[in-house]
Amino acid sequence: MDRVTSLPQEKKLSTSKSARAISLATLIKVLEDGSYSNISLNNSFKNSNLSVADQNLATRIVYGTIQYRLFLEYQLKGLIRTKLTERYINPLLLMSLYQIIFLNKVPNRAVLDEANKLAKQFGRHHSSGYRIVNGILRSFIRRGVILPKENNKLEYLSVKESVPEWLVKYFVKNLGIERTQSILTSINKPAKNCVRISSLVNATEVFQRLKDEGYQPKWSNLSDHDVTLKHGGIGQSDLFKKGQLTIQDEAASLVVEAFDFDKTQVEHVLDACSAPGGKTVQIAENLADGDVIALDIHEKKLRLVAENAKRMHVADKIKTQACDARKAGKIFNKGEFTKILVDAPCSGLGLLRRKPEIRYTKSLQDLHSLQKIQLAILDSVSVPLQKNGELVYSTCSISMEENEEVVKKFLQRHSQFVLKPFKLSKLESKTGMLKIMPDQNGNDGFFIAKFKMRG
Ligand SMILES: C[S@@+](CC[C@H](N)C(=O)[O-])C[C@H]1O[C@@H](n2cnc3c(N)ncnc32)[C@H](O)[C@@H]1O
Repeated sequence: MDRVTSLPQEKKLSTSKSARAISLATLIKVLEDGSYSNISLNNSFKNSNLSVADQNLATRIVYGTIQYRLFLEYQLKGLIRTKLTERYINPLLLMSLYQIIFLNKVPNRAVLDEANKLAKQFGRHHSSGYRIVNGILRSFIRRGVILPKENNKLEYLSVKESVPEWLVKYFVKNLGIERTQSILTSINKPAKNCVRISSLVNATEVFQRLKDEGYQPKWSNLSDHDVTLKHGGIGQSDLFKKGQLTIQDEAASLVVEAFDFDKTQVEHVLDACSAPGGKTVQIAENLADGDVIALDIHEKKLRLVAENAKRMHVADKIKTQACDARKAGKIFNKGEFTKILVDAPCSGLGLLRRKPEIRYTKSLQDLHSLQKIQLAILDSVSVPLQKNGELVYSTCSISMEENEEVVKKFLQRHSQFVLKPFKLSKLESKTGMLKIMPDQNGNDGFFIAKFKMRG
């Protein structure tokens, strides 16, 4: 292994103590109990009175530690000489290492002091855990960052970019080493703050308001309706609450653009996997006359679709229905829908930047099992689509198994369907398939395929 001298560093930080206690409590839940980071963190915030600056710090520490978990665990190599019996120790070591390595505004002394206090707070009565933590962190500071030898490319990239080796190998096999490097570097950069402006409002006026309110908006390179913002917090704004815009990644908002809505006809659309409703709402905005039936297998999640529909002023066009989309062929009549969207359940490999734990929770086997579900949904929804109707299939994954292979197998099984080229507001696909990679424009990775049923 090699010692490393410089790594990317973060700027501007608060030094709150309670922010760190909340970070540790959340990381114990996520790393030791397998809870979701966003849910655990939001619950911790609800039960605290942290300032916005401290919430930002806790968020940075929790997400950063999870994102770099594999890299940080590697840093502990050779430093642990005793069995760590208390469950808080590993998360505390990882979050302290994250701060030492990536948060250069926080002096090492402060990280050590805080770790000491947290060890006493979270450790058992009379435990000597704080000495173990202190010793390991001091040894790390003396030794510095290490990485595997560069000649073992897969292991080197896996540790450096903190992505499991199977996934690095998978990307290298499918995309080559250079593209893999580019993707891995890009997914460790912060995700963009993107919003889609409703088609029912004046986009220029909304853009001006975003400017006036200090969001420093920029029009998207991918879509006419999307804007990237300099910072977050738009969810608390009046523009959001009043349904003038919604939070949606640029790549995600391209999916609905792939449909050719007929403003002269009544459209009856099925959104087969709809929650939380980002695309359902977007479809409804495009209907001059007609409705959307929004399905989801999880009844509870349909409440989010209904809330989104109400906020975005399209509730009158949307009906929700709890249903497994694999049964759509039996529930709905043959030829009932003019358009169908399958925004399928997927591995989320296109969201590695935005969702830090995805990289550690998915496996190669998942790509194959998800493919079966995706094909079963497509098979079933092919029944209620009318002749000449459009079927759009999308995922937020960049794997071949969930995308190109699904398209190929679907076409082999359904000779009445063909791929249809499509034009979006700023892009086009001549083949009927479009893959947006996460390193292209700093957006989420997405796949879109458009089929037409022959007349
Ligand atoms: C990628 S998300 C959809 C995102 C949504 N289209 C949007 O734009 O907000 C996939 C959704 O499919 C749902 N789902 C998973 N399996 C399903 C099935 N067999 N039938 C219907 N919905 C399913 C999940 O609960 C999840 O809400």
